[in-house]
Amino acid sequence: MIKEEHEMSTHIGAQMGDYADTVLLPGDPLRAKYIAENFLENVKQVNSVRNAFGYTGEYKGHRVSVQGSGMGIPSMSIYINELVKFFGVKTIIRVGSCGGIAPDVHLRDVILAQGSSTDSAVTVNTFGPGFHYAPLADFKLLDTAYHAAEKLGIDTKVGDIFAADRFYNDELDMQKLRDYGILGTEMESAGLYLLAAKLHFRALSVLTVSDLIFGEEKTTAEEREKTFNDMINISLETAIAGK
Ligand SMILES: O=P(O)(O)O[C@H]1O[C@H](CO)[C@@H](O)[C@H]1O
Ligand SMILES: O=c1cc[nH]c(=O)[nH]1
Repeated sequence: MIKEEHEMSTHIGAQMGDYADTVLLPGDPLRAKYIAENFLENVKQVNSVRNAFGYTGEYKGHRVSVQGSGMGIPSMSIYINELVKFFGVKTIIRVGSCGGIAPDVHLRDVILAQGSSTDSAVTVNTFGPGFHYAPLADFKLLDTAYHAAEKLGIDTKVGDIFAADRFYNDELDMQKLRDYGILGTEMESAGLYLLAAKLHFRALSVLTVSDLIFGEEKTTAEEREKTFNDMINISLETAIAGK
């Protein structure tokens, strides 16, 4: 599966071996920088193409990478394809922000996305009309993250989330998603889980609620970059579990 060495990765300017087996994948490249600078040791920057920062370092003595993926499934899919095909990445844990939808989801809660519904065309374009693929997290990763959070004393919500094709969409019936138990909304997880199935890597989305779809409360851009430490701790503990 890994590409020949002479074939260049288009959007990642790294060398073979620069990435660890496990990559944390925030949308925001500045969150990648924050994680590398505050949670990893012996850090090396491995990508700066398009300012989509990527780093590899150590967490508790184990190699872990973190890579910014940009916003939405199309941008994220570019980084995932290259991480898996050119750099042999085996596990991807998305660390993202999301809008809270369910009534019992509060600002700064952590959600483990067991599955991801979507209005993106990626699943239909993959399977053709009439078949609606259900993108799911890797169960072992989900189970590990759930128990890592418990051990850290962090409450998590586990369930279905909605990966939206558009951030700004006033045509969507969010109340219906709430009625059907969707926990929150972001813009990548369905594409991440679909690609995990296609390319045979393990995937999980760990999300922090940055705003409420049915409320006024929201975090600032700086908080979205820097204050999601619960999600980061859970994801790093999951990344090294069993190693
Ligand atoms: O905080 P990140 O990981 O970028 O995730 C969420 O934030 C962006 C929208 O503001 C989208 O990428 C959405 O999925
Ligand atoms: O995609 C996103 C991310 C955060 N909040 C939202 O409402 N949507």
